[in-house]
Amino acid sequence: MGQVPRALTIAGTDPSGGAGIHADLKTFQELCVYGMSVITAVVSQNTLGVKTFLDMPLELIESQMDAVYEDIRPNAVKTGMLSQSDVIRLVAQKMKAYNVDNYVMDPVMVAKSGDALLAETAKKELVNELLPLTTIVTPNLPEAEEITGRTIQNVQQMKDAAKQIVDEFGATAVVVKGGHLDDEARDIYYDGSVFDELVASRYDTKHTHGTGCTFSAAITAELAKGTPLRQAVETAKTYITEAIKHPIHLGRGHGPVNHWAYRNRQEGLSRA
Ligand SMILES: Nc1ncnc2c1ncn2[C@@H]1O[C@H](COP(=O)(O)OP(=O)(O)OP(=O)(O)O)[C@@H](O)[C@H]1O
Ligand SMILES: Cc1ncc(COP(=O)(O)O)c(N)n1
Repeated sequence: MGQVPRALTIAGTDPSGGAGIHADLKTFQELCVYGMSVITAVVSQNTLGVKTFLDMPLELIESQMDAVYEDIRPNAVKTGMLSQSDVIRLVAQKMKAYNVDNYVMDPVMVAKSGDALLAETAKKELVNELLPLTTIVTPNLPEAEEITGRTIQNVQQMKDAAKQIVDEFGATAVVVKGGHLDDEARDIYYDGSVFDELVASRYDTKHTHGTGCTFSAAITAELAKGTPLRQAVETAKTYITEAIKHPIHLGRGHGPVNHWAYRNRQEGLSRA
């Protein structure tokens, strides 16, 4: 067997297993990629919301990144919850020092429950320090509005925001996710030359905790395997659509998605 593809997630935790690091590692595993993690914050949360969280000391975040890079170099990296400005600056500095490529940014700002996971003052750092380093960034509509300062209510406005994020702010590519528009689950992909629409049925379900984490982790896993970017995004869309379509009905609030669903479909199995 050749070298196993490896992916790293830099993000916060979710003890209930639906979002953050936990969603990312489950996704990596299901897509046959060896998963590693750097924890930025320990978050006490479940399907009902966030109770509290504690940011990891900067030295510990730095030491975790060094521990990974000194030993097992990942083929692709994603960031999720980065919490505050000095974490963003540190991660940007380490990304440059380790010459990271295949970087997927999920610009996590607010949890589905409405709880803030990024300090208000840190939003400009995310755009200035990290966005130019990304291979692809995956904002949902409120995040794309924050990044661009635009109101986004339709597909044309999603395209305008996507263009600004790449052409002005320096991301290599973007997917503006339309999970918050209410007709279809329509996302806009733009890579500086080509616009594309990723369209799926929109399922009427409350089991959408960690959808953004899972989608960006699936792109990261595919990039780690060497899949071309456009195709990686396509696979990630299929993965998240299947994971939403076949809910596992856990939790009393916004339940987690089903990480078995994608492979069940590939293999014609029924694990859940
Ligand atoms: N109800 C749904 N049915 C089908 N697809 C959906 C649904 N909700 C979201 N999606 C898709 O899931 C992916 C993630 O989108 P979403 O906008 O929910 O991300 P997000 O808000 O960042 O998620 P989160 O904050 O929960 O991590 C997108 O491809 C989106 O189109
Ligand atoms: C650690 C962490 N990262 C990201 C999310 C966003 O996911 P959601 O919007 O589904 O709550 C979360 N809840 N927790």
